Amino acid sequence: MAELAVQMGKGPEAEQFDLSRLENFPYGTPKSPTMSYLSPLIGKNSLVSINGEMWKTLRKRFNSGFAPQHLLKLLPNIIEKVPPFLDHLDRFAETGETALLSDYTTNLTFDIIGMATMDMDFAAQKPPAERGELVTLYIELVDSFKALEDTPVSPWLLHPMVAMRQVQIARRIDPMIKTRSVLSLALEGVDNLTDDILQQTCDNLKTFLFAGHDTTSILLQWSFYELERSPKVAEALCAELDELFGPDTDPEVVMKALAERGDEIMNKMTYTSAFIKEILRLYPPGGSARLVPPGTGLFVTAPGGKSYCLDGMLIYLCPTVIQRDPEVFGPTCNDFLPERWIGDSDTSMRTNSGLVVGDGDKASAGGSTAGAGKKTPPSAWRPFERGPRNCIGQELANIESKIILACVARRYEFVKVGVGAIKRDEAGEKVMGDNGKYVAETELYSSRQITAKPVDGLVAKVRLKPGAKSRTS
Ligand code: HEM
Repeated sequence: MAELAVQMGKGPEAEQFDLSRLENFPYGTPKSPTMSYLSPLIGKNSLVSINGEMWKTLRKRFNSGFAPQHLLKLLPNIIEKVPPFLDHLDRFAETGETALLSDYTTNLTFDIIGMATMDMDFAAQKPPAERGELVTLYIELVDSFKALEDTPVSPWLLHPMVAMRQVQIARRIDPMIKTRSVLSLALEGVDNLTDDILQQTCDNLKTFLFAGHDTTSILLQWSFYELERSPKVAEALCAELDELFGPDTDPEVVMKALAERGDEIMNKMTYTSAFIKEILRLYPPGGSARLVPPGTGLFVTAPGGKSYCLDGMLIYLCPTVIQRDPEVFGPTCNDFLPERWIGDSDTSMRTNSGLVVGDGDKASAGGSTAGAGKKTPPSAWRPFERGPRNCIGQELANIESKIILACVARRYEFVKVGVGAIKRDEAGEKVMGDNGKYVAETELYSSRQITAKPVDGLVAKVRLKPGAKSRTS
C-alpha cells in the first residue's frame, strides 16, 4: 500500500486538494484501516473509524447530543466539575510541589465528558481509591496504549500480553457502558433494542469518552504553557476576562456569571476564542488517516499543476504541517499569535468555511503578523478536521476550554520545569525573545501517545497570582 502525506492549505488551488470534500466521497474520503488497533478503546462501531451509510446513520443519531443548544443546557453541570481541579492547583501553589499537570487536566476533562455523554459522575478527580470502577479500568486501558510501539505491526505480534489485557479490560467495561446505553436509548424511544444497536451505542460512548477527554486535556496543557511563555498574550486575555467578569478574579464569581449568562458571555469571549484557535493551530492534538479505495479513479491536481492518482493510497492529513505553512501564515507561522485571528476568532463548526485572517495587532502581542489581511484558504485551519467527518465534539471542547481558561488565567501562574523551562539571566529574570515570547532553555514539543501531547505531560510549578485567595486555606 502506497503512502502519501498531503499538504493542503497552500494558495488558491488548495481546496481541490482537500480530501475532506471530494465529490467521489459524499461522506468524506474513507478512514484508513490502520486505526483498527484502537478498537479495544473505541469499539469496532466507532464514529471515528466506520464509513458509508452506517457512519451516516450513527452520526445522525448522536448529532443532537452535541448541538450547542443542548450543550448550553449542560453548562451548570460542566461548571460543577471545575472546582476540584482548582483545588488541586491551589494545593500545588500552597505546597510548592511540582505538578504533572496532564494528570489533572485529563481527570477534569474525563469528569466533564462522563457527565456530558453518560450523565455519570466518574469522580476521576478524586484519589484513585475513591474513583468508580469504570473510570479506573478506562484509565488503565488508555495507559496500556503507551506500551505499544508506534509501528504498523499488529500489537498481537509485538506485545501479545498488552493486547490480551486490552481485550480483557474492554470486556469488563462494555457491560457497564451498556447498562447506561439501555437507559439512554430507552429514553430516546428506541423500542426494539437489538444487540447490534446496543453494541453500536456502547462503542460510541467509549469513543466519546476517549476522543472527548484526551484532546481537550492537551488543549489545556498547551494553553497553560503559553500563558507563561507569552506574557503580552496572557495580559490581553486577562484584560478581556476583567472586562467580562469584573475585577474580582475569584472563580466562584466567574462560575456564577457563566452559569447564569453563559451563552451571552461566551459569545463575547472573542480574544479567548482567538487564543484557543491559535493553540489549536500550533498544537493540534490529532489528524486523520484516509484510504482511497483502489479502483476509485481519483486524481487530484497539486499546487503547481501536477496531477496525482490517489487510488490505493493511504493519506495522512497532518494539521501540524498544514497549519504552520509559511505561504499561508507568513514568517510568523511558528509564533503563537492569537491576534492573527482577530475579526475571525470563531472556533465553532461555522468556521469550517471562508476564513479570513484578521489584521492582527503587532503591539499588543509583541510579534509580527505576516499574512495579515490575506484571505486564508479555509482548509488551512483544521484541528477538528473539515467536511462531513469533522469533529462532533468541537462545540463541547470550545465551551469547556473557555470556562476553564476564564477560571484559571487570572488566578494562577504556571512555571514550566524541565523541557521547555524559560531561560533566566544572571539576575534570575526571564529572558525575553524578539517575538514577544520568553526564550525557552529547550523547546517543549509534542510526542505521539495515541494523540500528540506535550512530551512530558507538562511538568510545572503552580503559583497563585498576587491578590488571589487560596481555596484550601
Ligand atoms: C480540542 C478538542 C478536540 C480536537 C482537537 C478534536 C479533533 C478531532 C479530529 C481531528 C477529528 C477527525 C478525526 C479523523 O478524521 O480521523 C475528530 C473527530 C471526532 N471527534 Fe474530536 N476533537 C476534539 C474534541 C472532541 C470531543 C470533546 C469529543 C466528544 C465526544 C470528540 C469526538 C469526536 C468524534 C466522535 C469524532 C468522529 C466524528 C465522525 O467521524 O463523525 N472530539 N476530532
